[in-house]
Amino acid sequence: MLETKNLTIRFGGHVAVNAVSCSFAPGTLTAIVGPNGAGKTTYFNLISGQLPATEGEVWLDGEDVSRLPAPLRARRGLGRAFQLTQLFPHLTAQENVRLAVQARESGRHGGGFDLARVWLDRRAWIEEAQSLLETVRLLDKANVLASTLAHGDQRKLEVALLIALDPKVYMFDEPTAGMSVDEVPVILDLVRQLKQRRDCAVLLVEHKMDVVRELADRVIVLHNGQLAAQGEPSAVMASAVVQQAYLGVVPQEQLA
Ligand SMILES: Nc1ncnc2c1ncn2[C@@H]1O[C@H](COP(=O)(O)OP(=O)(O)OP(=O)(O)O)[C@@H](O)[C@H]1O
Repeated sequence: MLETKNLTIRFGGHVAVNAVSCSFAPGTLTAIVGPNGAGKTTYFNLISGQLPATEGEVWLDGEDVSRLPAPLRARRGLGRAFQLTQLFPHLTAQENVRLAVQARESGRHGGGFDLARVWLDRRAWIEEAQSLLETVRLLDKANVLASTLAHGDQRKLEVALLIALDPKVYMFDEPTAGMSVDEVPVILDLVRQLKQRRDCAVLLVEHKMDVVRELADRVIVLHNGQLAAQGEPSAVMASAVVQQAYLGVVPQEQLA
């Protein structure tokens, strides 16, 4: 269970995320929506530790992780989809995924370096990496350098890396942005599969409302950094606050 309590960040006089308290249960996919500049990505950055909160807390499975740097939060199970800058551009797609598998296993075995174990486990890591590349439809690009993959393929690789780390919380920030129409279903299928699992929570920042309607169990709306609404997708989308704040529709009573 992930929970933010009163989570806040100020940039000078601007409050980008303002006292957001929210919890995210395993087995639930929560979509985070809101207009441009509402604070969605900043909220993600505060949860994953990329930005330090001015006030408030982030709790994961009963532990206050607010003061932990991003890598330690990742190790606790907060899985943020990688940015390209976090991939190894001069390694192949398979080598990148293999390193993520290896990092996960090393974390599980206490992080020590055991040469015999590395040798023995190497084949299994490669097989798992190949299988993950197949899952994200990248097997035919296994030996291509990450830096030379097309944009859509790089995003698939990011998802493969995230799955390899087996986090408790999956955080996707517009996972299909910039993808071609035929690539989008692959990523959405993967998100759909994760949603089926009962042991992880999925957080999805998404602008495409049809995707939100189809995938989300719950929607939270950020507006000017504040939690403006939350609840079941159809109810939240129909609410006046969302129609006005997000979709730009002025409610009927205000038109009268
Ligand atoms: N490092 C920073 N320094 C100063 N202001 C920032 C910083 N990061 C974000 N902001 C500001 O915080 C506000 C929220 O930005 P954020 O990117 O979180 O919005 P968003 O909801 O993700 O928008 P979009 O949908 O366009 O991606 C914006 O006004 C932005 O300019």
